[in-house]
Formats: sequence, structure tokens, C-alpha cells
Amino acid sequence: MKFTREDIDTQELDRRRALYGPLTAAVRDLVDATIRTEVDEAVIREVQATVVAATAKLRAEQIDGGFGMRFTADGESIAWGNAGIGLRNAIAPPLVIVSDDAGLHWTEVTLGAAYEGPPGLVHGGICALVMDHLLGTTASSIEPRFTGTLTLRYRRGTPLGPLRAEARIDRNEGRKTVVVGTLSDADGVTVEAEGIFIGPPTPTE
Ligand SMILES: CCCCCCCCCCCCCC(=O)SCCNC(=O)CCNC(=O)[C@H](O)C(C)(C)COP(=O)(O)OP(=O)(O)OC[C@H]1O[C@@H](n2cnc3c(N)ncnc32)[C@H](O)[C@@H]1OP(=O)(O)O
Repeated sequence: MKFTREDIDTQELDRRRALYGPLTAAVRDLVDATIRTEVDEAVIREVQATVVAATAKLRAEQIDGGFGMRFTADGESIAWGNAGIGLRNAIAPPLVIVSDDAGLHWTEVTLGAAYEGPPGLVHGGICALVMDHLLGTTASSIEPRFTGTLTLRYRRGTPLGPLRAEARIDRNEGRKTVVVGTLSDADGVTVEAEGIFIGPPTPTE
């Protein structure tokens, strides 16, 4: 696993957020526009050439492999390539997870055309991504936990559009943390989730 330390202060972190965030948002918008455009063939070809040229510019200097997980000296995590929350990942919805003192974790997200499975509905694997990340973050709120088993019950189709997902820890059993949660639209729950998340063995194990 790729965990590295990034020796930067808060000001530099904010500068990078302000630099990469808008680029990612623009690429995400491009993905949506690519799916939904009805412009004529000549414009499609012109845009393709522009995108290819832009990609070549970004490729001029690249890291090897994925972004990994970096930590600043202040302990802030930078998971900018992450498929759920990555600030530099246009595929990420992106999820912004918040929590309260009572242990409820939630995220509100709008999933558009790029996340479609059945017509007008969110792809089942994308529902799983949202729930895995939210439940995993909830499980990891005290110590890091990895997904062991994730069980989903798709009660009805999840419409594209604004959604809310919630999760809370159900119980802790040694290294295992069981988390339960739901994904909902304005009319109620569409997906129920239960996950078993497992931490690394303690030195005595
Ligand atoms: C440092 C920062 C980290 C990042 C965190 C920030 C939050 C981000 C949130 C991100 C969210 C996204 C998260 C992601 O995307 S995580 C990515 C997806 N998950 C993985 O890739 C995990 C791959 N698997 C493993 O690494 C190991 O097999 C794990 C860690 C799962 C088990 O490990 P290990 O092999 O060492 O375990 P053990 O054999 O000693 O068994 C220990 C206990 O566990 C029970 N058991 C075992 N396997 C399973 C299973 N599959 N389901 C249910 N239970 C299982 C077992 O019966 C035993 O129970 P008991 O007999 O004691 O009762």
C-alpha cells in the first residue's frame, strides 16, 4: 500500500486544492457533456482533438501508478486519487462525508448521467461504491478498517439525482466493526447496507 508523507503546510495544501479542484470539476463536467451532447459530427471531432491535446499536456510529467494516500506533517490525509472522495479524480462523485457527535456519518451527493445503470437509475455498483466508502469511513472513525464483507439489499431502483446516504456503527467485535447504513432519495430508502470491516491484527495477536 502506498502511504507517503507530503512535507507541505496548510497554505500550500490550500493552494493545491484551489489548483486541482477546478480542473477535476471541469473534467467531470466534460464527462457529463460527452454523454449528453447532441452537437453535430464536426464539433465532436474538433472537441476530440482538443481533449487529446489537453491530455498530452498533462501526460508531459506523471507519477507512476496511482496517487496513493499521503499525509501532511499536520496529519491531514490527501487521498486525491480515491474513487469515492478524490479531489483529483473526476470519476469520484465526489463524496463529502460528515459526522455528528452521536456517531452518525452521512453524505449528500447528486449522481448524474455518468453513474447510470438501468435507464434513469444509478448503477448498482455505484451504489455499492457510495455505501462501501461511507460505511468504511464510519468503521475507520477510531482506527483504520478494511472492507471484509459488504452486503447490500437493493429495495428499489435508485433514481439519478440528489441522494443521501447514512451510516452508523452497529457493533464492535474485536478487530471487526459492523456498520449499517442506507441510501435514500426524497421518497425514502432505496438501498440497505451492512458491512463487516476488519482492522490489522494487534501486536499480541
Ligand atoms: C491508514 C489509513 C487507512 C485508510 C482508512 C481511511 C478510511 C477510508 C475508508 C475507505 C472505505 C473503503 C474501504 C475499502 O475499499 S478497502 C478495499 C477492499 N477490501 C480489501 O481489499 C480487503 C482485502 N482483504 C483483506 O485485507 C483481509 O482479508 C481482511 C483485512 C479483510 C481480513 O484480514 P485478516 O485476513 O488478517 O483477518 P483474519 O483471517 O485474521 O480474521 C480476523 C477476523 O475477521 C473475520 N474475517 C476475515 N475476513 C473476513 C471477511 N472477508 N468478511 C468477514 N469477516 C472476515 C475472521 O473470521 C475473523 O473473525 P473472528 O474469527 O476473530 O471472529
